[in-house]
Formats: sequence, C-alpha cells, structure tokens
Amino acid sequence: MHDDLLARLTPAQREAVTHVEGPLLVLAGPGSGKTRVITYRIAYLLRLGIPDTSILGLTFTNKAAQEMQSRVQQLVPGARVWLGTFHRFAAQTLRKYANLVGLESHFTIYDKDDSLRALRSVIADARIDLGSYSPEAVAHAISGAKSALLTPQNYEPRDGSPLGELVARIYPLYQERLRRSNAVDFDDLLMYLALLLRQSPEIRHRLDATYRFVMVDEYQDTNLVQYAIARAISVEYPNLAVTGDPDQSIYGWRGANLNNILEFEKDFPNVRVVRLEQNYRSTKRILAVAAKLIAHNVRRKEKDLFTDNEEGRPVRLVTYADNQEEAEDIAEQIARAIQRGERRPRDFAIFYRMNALSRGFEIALRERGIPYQIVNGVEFFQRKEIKDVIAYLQLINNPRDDVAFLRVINTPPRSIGETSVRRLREFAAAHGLCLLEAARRADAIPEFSLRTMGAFRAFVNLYDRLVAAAQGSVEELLGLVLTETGYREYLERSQHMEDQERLANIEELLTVARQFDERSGEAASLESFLEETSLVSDTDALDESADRVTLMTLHASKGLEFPVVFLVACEQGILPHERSRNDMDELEEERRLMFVGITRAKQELQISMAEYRDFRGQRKLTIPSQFLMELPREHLEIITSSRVATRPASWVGTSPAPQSVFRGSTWEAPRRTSAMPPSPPRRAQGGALTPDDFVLNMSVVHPRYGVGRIVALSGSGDARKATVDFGGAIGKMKFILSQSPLRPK
Ligand SMILES: Nc1ncnc2c1ncn2[C@@H]1O[C@H](COP(=O)(O)OP(=O)(O)OP(=O)(O)O)[C@@H](O)[C@H]1O
Ligand SMILES: [Mg+2]
Repeated sequence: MHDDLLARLTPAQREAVTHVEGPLLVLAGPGSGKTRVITYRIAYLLRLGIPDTSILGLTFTNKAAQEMQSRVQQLVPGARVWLGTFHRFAAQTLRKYANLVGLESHFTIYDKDDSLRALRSVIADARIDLGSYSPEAVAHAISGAKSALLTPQNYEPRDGSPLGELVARIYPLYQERLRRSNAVDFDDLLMYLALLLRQSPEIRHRLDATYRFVMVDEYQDTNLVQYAIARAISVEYPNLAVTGDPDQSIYGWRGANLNNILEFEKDFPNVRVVRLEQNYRSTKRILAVAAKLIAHNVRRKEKDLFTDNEEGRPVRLVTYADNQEEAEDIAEQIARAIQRGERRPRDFAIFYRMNALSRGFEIALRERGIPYQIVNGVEFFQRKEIKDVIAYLQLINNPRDDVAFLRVINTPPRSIGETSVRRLREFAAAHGLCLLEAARRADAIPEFSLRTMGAFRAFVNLYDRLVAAAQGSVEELLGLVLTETGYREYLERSQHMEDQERLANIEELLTVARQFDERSGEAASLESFLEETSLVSDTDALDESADRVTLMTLHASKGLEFPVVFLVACEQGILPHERSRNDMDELEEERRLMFVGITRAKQELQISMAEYRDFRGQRKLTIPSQFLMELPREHLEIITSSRVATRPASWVGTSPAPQSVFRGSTWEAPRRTSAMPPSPPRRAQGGALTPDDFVLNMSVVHPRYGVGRIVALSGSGDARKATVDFGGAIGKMKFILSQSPLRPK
C-alpha cells in the first residue's frame, strides 16, 4: 500500500522505516539516509493512520526541523507533526507547567550573552573574588552541572577544586537571580523539564501518552539531559527511534555524550538496531578520504560504508602562499565554473573552523560579483543593535527581566547615568523588587534629583505605552518600539558608518519579524517570536533556496550537503583547534569535525592551507594540520602554489601514521624548512655523500617510496633540492637533499 514511499528506500532503510512499535536505533555513517529514514518513517506512520499529534520529532537546529517539516508535508500534505529542537520542546512544555518549576509562563530565555551578564552582576553584587578564574569558566562549570542534572541544592564541588568551591557559592545566587527575573538560561530549559518529568509522574505519563512516537535525529550529539527527556517520555510507549553516527559527534564541549548510544542499548535491551552501509551522497574518492581520516580515531567502532556513486575526481589538497591567495584562488575557481556554465553559486560551500576566518572569502567573492551567504545565525542575534531592540521586546513580554531592563534603560541615551542605575539596583534589592518596579517608585529614592526622577518616570511611561500597544503583529510592535523609543532616529542621526550598518540590520530584523508573522499566522505571539530568536542556531540562517555560495563553520555544516566543498585553513592550531593540543579526546573530536566537513561534499572537494596566515591581527608562518598527513595519498591531487617559499621542496615523510596498516598510503605533511631552527644537515646514509653529489638521472632509494630517478635538481649546499620520479601512483616528489633520507641505489 505504501509502494511509492517504500520504493525509494534501500532494504535496510525500509526495515527502519517500517519498524513501528518498540525502540529503534539506526547507526550509520554520513550520507546513508538517516535523516531520510526519519522523515519517511513519519510519513509511513501517518499513512498507517497514526494521528499526527502523537508524533514528536526532535532535531538539533530549527533549520533541520523546518526541512523535515517540508519533506513530511510533501509526502503527507496537511500533516501537523511537532518537529523542533529539544530546547523548543522544553520551552513550550515548560510554559504550560511554569509554576511547577518556580517560573511564570512568560519567562525570558537568556542567551549565552545575557546569562553571562546576569552571572557577572551576581558575582559583583556578592563581591566574590574569582582569583584566577574568569566568569566564563564559572559559567561553563554551571552549565556542566545543569547538563548533569545537578541543581544548586545537590551540587557538590569535587574535593579540593577551587573552581568547584566558587561554583558552589555562585551557582545558588545565579539561579536565584534568574528566578527573580523570571528567566532561564539554555541549560535550565532542559534541566527543568527533565526534573519536572522526574518529579511528576503524572505529567511524565501525560507526555508519554501524548507523544507515542518519538524520533531523534543526530542522536550522537544529545547530552545526558536530552537523553533523560527522550527516555522519560518513552516508558509506557517505548517507541523511541534514534538515528546517529558516533563519528559525527562534534559537541563534546557542550556535554554531548557518546555513551548515550551505549546507554540506549542498555536501557532498551530489546532495541532493533539497523545499520545502513550505503552512502548516497559522495563520490568513491571523497568517501575514501573521509574513511581513512576517521580511521585514525582510536575511540571508535569500525563501520563499513560503500557507495555505488562514481569514482569522481581526486580530492585536491592545495597549499597556498598565504590566506589571501587561498581566498582569491577559491573565488576564482568558483567564478570560472559559473562562467563556464558548469555550476551555479548555490553548488559551492566554503567551510572553516571558526567564523573569524570568513572575511577574506567574503571580500574575494564580492570583488568578483559572486553572490554568497554567511551562515551565522547566532552572530546576527548577538549584534548590539539587535540585542538592544530585542531587549525592549523581552521587557514588554516579561517586566521582571532585569537584564533586559539594564540593557535598554539608557539606550538610546536618556541621561540616566551609571550612578543612578546603581542606586536603583540597590533600592530594588533592598525592597525585593524588579528594576522596572523600582523605576516606578523612583520618586521615593531620596538620592535622586528631580531630573533623574523625571527621566525614570518618562521611561516607565514609554514602557506602559508600548505594553498597551502590544496587541498586533510582532512586526508592528517592533516598528513601534523603533520609533517610540527613538532608537531608529538615534541611529539615523548618527554620523558613524557603523550605525548605518546597524540600521540595515534593524531592517533585517523587521523582515525576520514579518516572516515570523506570516509563518505563524494566528499562532504568532511575541513570546514565541522571542523564543525563536533566542533559540536560534547558526545553521538556521541558511537559505537553501537562494542561489548563493554558502560560507559556514564546520559545526554549522552538520547534516547538510553540497556538490562542491572547499575546506579551508587546515592548519595546526586552527583545525585541530589549539585547545585540543593536549587532550586526546578533544583531538579526536577535531578529527570528527573534519570528517563531518569532508562528508558534506557530493562531487568535488578541495582541502587547503596557507603557508602564511593573517589571523587575530598577526601574520604567522603556519604548520600544516596533522590531519593532512592522515589522508590517503592515492586519492589526492597535491597542488602547491608557485608562490610558496618553502613548501614545494618538502613533500617528504616526517611522521608515521599511528597505525602501521596506514603506512605507505598516507600523504605526509611537508616538512618545515625555513621555520625550523638551523640544524646540522643530515647526510644521506652512507656517510660520504653531500647534497651536491646527487646528479641528474641518478637512481636513488627512499625508505618509504622505493626506487626512483632524479629528474631535476636546483640550489646548492643545504638548500639543494631534487625532484625524484618514483613512477606509478607516487609519481614525482621534491626533496631537500640535506634533510631527506634519499640515498643512491
Ligand atoms: N534510498 C535512497 N535513494 C536515493 N537517494 C537517497 C537514498 N537514501 C538517501 N538518499 C540521498 O542521500 C543523501 C544523504 O541522505 P541523508 O541526508 O538522509 O543522510 P544522513 O545519513 O542523514 O547523512 P548525515 O550523517 O550527513 O546527516 C540525500 O541527498 C538523500 O536524499
Ligand atoms: Mg542527517
């Protein structure tokens, strides 16, 4: 009966899709159809007659949820399945039961920046000396505690940990501050829901019975709390289906726990495990490069992945002279392919380890008139002007939101200085009031001048006017905020270029609001708009319908695919990130991140590095990423810019792959020459031979590449270089003779 649906699946995929009752675990590599299985399974369940309201799909980004929604719509028009992120699910559920966790239903969701502000002010107010620790370190520790379901009451510092002691003091104060502001941070959303489900059997049962079929994609990135939530609502109806790939777990720093996959099999001993082994996304070569890289991770289970797709072109591994050349060449390649009519802008993606690396590519693309989009949704909502305007909305929605109050009280400037604000805060603390309430009573604060009282009164009046007007659409309200508060005028009058850019961003926010109103129709509310904007993730900003080159971080690229991918800046300290230097687990996570990037590519992949990179205000000689040494040479086309000063001579083996099976087929990083301290030249074995003794046409032996013939020579002394032709798959390689193990045959 579902032939049309099932015909588009492999037997293994079909097995997962048609599994109806009982737990299901789909463990499979990239591009094998895990996400497809989830959407098709939803469609299958619906066609079996299971009501749409009893299906819950949990994703990692809103984008992923939207995409799934539209796929489900195509397969089963009109279905209204709840699809969204864990955080949204938690937020919406908590609104219903807010009073049970000590909140009011209009609670504000603080993003990282807001949470840190609240934390800082708690630390300052309690006059706590952090010593050598930063507020960020405390925030991180609190977040860790929450992700482990430790409330302030049951948090105990580990013996002798000074940071733990600090957290034990600060965490209760911070939590109290949030509660007073009727606010939660991201971790609270999950923690409160998990605790609620634990403490209230009745609510747990209700949700379990409502959502009889729960599905989680990208399960490898769930943390303990998320797992606790999914599990708690799958007790009487244990129809929990999860799909994941342990090799793509890239959120370890956020508490994601690979062990959850193992836990799953323990908690649900009768789980049906389905493995998908066919990749539908990438060429054979791309897949081989990815497989070889990830095989270097020690903490993993081996998986087989094959594809019937074509062999494809070799993966290009390019060394540029500097980051500018890297950006220019990539933009040029893209421009040419578009000009030739072979590709469209949307076919290309450029991935980097961190957002700060995007600028050069933006400039190079812009210069060539190539449309592009930078996918950093979070960054947009972190901009000052956006946060300012949103803070007004937050305060309208939740008058107790002190962080929002402090943000807007003198923005735009209203002659309310820091001293006045400090007095107001003291007054509020002394009387147990929120700041807005304290401002209403500013006339009772003896230290205030008449002018200050007047300024607060004017602010409160403005606030009340905005609240009274908060009936229509979000777009209208936003427009009103911009004019009534004088914010727009303040930017318009400004002479700063920067402020013109800010105006443009505000216009963009109005568009976001309009789209939200249109999308949500009747259900549009200020609260859900705020929820959406605070729970945004980078990937959410991606507009797939736009014909543009996509620029994004490796993290944001998860789950996506593009015909052509450029993975840039593969250098030590960037990828792998410097913070992973001394930590084996983090290094493996960086490798998984690169694996995710590589496996996004469908047809073509280029991996690049630059010999010199301007980064964080400095120009530095780089060291090639250690991961480059782990790629299989036979699937690479190694290209070195002619402008590279030290590199072309030095494609010699330096460090062996960790496992002997990979030796001989791995490409190894170029050896640094100019960057290395002068060292006594190592003579070729046999003692007497100096670099100048090598001559053209000489037969030589390399311990790894075997016998070859010198086909070119240049330089002299320690700088003397030889190009050796080893024939076959290895081909020609260049060496610095004084540093190579070459010897005459
Ligand atoms: N049976 C199939 N027939 C045709 N195309 C398929 C099939 N299964 C998957 N695909 C296609 O292969 C690509 C990868 O599928 P999908 O995104 O579901 O993989 P995934 O396992 O979720 O990958 P990732 O681990 O990267 O998230 C998609 O373009 C999808 O449409
Ligand atoms: Mg997927």
